[in-house]
Amino acid sequence: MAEPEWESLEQCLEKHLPPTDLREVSALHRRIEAIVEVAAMCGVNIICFQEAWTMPFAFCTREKLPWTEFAESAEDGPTTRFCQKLAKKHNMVVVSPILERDGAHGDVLWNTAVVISNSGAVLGKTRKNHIPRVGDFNESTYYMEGNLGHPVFQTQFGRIAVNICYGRHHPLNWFMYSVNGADIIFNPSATIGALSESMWPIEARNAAIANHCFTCAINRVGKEHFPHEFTSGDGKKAHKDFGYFYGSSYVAAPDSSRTPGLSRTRDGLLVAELNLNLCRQVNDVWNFKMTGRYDMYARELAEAVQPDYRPHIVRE
Ligand SMILES: NC(=O)NCCC(=O)O
Repeated sequence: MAEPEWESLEQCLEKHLPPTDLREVSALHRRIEAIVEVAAMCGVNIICFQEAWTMPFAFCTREKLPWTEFAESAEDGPTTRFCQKLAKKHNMVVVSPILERDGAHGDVLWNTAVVISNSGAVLGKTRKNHIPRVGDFNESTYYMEGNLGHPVFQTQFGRIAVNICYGRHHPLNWFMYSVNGADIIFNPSATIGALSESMWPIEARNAAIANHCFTCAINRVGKEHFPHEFTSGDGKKAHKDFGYFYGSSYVAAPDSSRTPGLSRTRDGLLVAELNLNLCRQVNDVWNFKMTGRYDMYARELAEAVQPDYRPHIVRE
């Protein structure tokens, strides 16, 4: 892919973003720059940020403006250019989940993760496959289910994939990345305590076990307040915030071990050393891919999704 023109970040942001968003995005870029600096000191090879990391998780509001103004081109938006610089400077693969505006295809918005090689080139992008319709997560007001399938990116440091947030509740989503050869599946998320905290420690960990791969569950922290009230459609009082994003990011391994979680309340950088040989070693012991009977499920599922399918229930 072509080398980006290295204009300054400020120039680039000014050209692409309205003034209010510019301040916010610019501050987040600076914060991430400092965190990536520390990651580089720790020898990190691949880094992944939280879901929609350049913006408030404003999809609960169902208001289009100003939030849609945070959307950027995955290929050459200011955030991608910023991450390209980081990747090249630190020889680090960067996974950057953003709100994407696809200018080449009707200006449509997507929830996207851009994967940038340690060379600084944009390796590609992947989109959130499952869009929540639960509680305040009204994301289908903004974008629809991803249309790029389950790409796996071959990097110098291993084959990686990105299962964005709500996709972690869907075992087949993890599975397809694994079928395509992922050693590490990142799960950049934005989720809140009341809704999912009890599920959080289980889902990515179980996916690592079931798919003989590493998984990295990444959540945001803190509370975000919005100017206008919104309701959750549950008869309860209108409110101006989502509730607590509980952090607790962790990495899980195919042998069922996991790291401790990051803080529930503070920003953090979790550095983990992954021995990718473990994927094949565990695979050779447990053989889930060999014993999976995928042809049988493929046949049965192909039938089950037909509108005239009659569930196989045996009655007296
Ligand atoms: N960001 C997102 O998809 N959140 C949905 C809630 C959840 O999956 O816990």
